[in-house]
Amino acid sequence: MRTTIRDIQKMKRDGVAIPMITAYEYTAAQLVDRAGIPMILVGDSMGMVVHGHPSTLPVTLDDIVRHAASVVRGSTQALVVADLPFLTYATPEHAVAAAQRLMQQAGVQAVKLEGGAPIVSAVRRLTELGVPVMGHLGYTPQSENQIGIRVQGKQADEAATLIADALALQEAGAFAIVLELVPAALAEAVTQRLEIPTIGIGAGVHCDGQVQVWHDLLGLYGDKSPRHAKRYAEIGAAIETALKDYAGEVAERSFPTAANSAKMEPEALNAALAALKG
Ligand SMILES: Nc1nc(=O)c2c([nH]1)NC[C@@H]1CN(c3ccc(C(=O)N[C@@H](CCC(=O)O)C(=O)O)cc3)CN21
Ligand SMILES: CC(C)C(=O)C(=O)O
Ligand SMILES: [Mg+2]
Repeated sequence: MRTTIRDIQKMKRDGVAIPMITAYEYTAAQLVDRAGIPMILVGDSMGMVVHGHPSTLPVTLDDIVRHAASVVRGSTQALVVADLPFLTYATPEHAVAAAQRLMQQAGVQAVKLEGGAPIVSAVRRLTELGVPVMGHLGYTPQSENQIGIRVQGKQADEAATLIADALALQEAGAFAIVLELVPAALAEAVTQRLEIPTIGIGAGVHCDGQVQVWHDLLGLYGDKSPRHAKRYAEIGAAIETALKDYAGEVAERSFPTAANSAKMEPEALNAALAALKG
């Protein structure tokens, strides 16, 4: 059975921290399940870490649907949440149309939308129609052309707006909220005031859960990973070593060996060659 939004909310009530990780394809999703991580985000960060764009803005609904379908095929345990891409939820009707594709064509269990007051009506409509919604406040990368890349909520007025937005999203039906690049003390205050879980990224240890980007956590994004990320492995370096070993063995003709090759009876080959000569 897959994790449900009720399971995730129970983790907050029970004081059990909630780990979440992005994944963008089938084999990655299989590994997330095997690690027992209960929630996957098919993030629009794919635009940057998978497709090489400088931001999340070029990511399309087609991109997310295709990758999310792959993730759903690879997992049987995790709750799969997909980002709604930039400008696909300008009205509640647009949000419903985008969520319909993600739920029916990709099979995700929930969607995530960035922002506060301006998207509350979309969150309410989706929730009314049976679509679980995750909010996303603080640094919202789809707005980077307005807000830049910086910690959000350091000033009293910004902090007050963030708290009000979090309460409004909860009231509109959001089942959880990502807090990105928010001072730890503010994230803690929001977490205490909400019944629904907060999932932090660059928001301190007192959120109910944490989310990280696959490539950052595994050392696959080089020195481009943000400061809030921690590398738990150097998979990029391990891949580079393996690729160099492979290329070296091809160069010196030590790969493939007989064990990697198919055999045939010499008589059969001789007969074929003799037949060619006529
Ligand atoms: N690889 C990757 N990791 C992420 O966490 C991530 C993405 N991509 N793409 C989508 C958003 C964008 N995010 C980002 C992107 C850049 C910074 C960044 O440049 N941070 C600064 C510190 C900013 C500050 O503290 O004010 C840094 O120096 O790392 C942070 C979050 C988080 N998300
Ligand atoms: C950084 C997380 C929260 C995200 O939205 C993404 O990966 O797109
Ligand atoms: Mg995102």
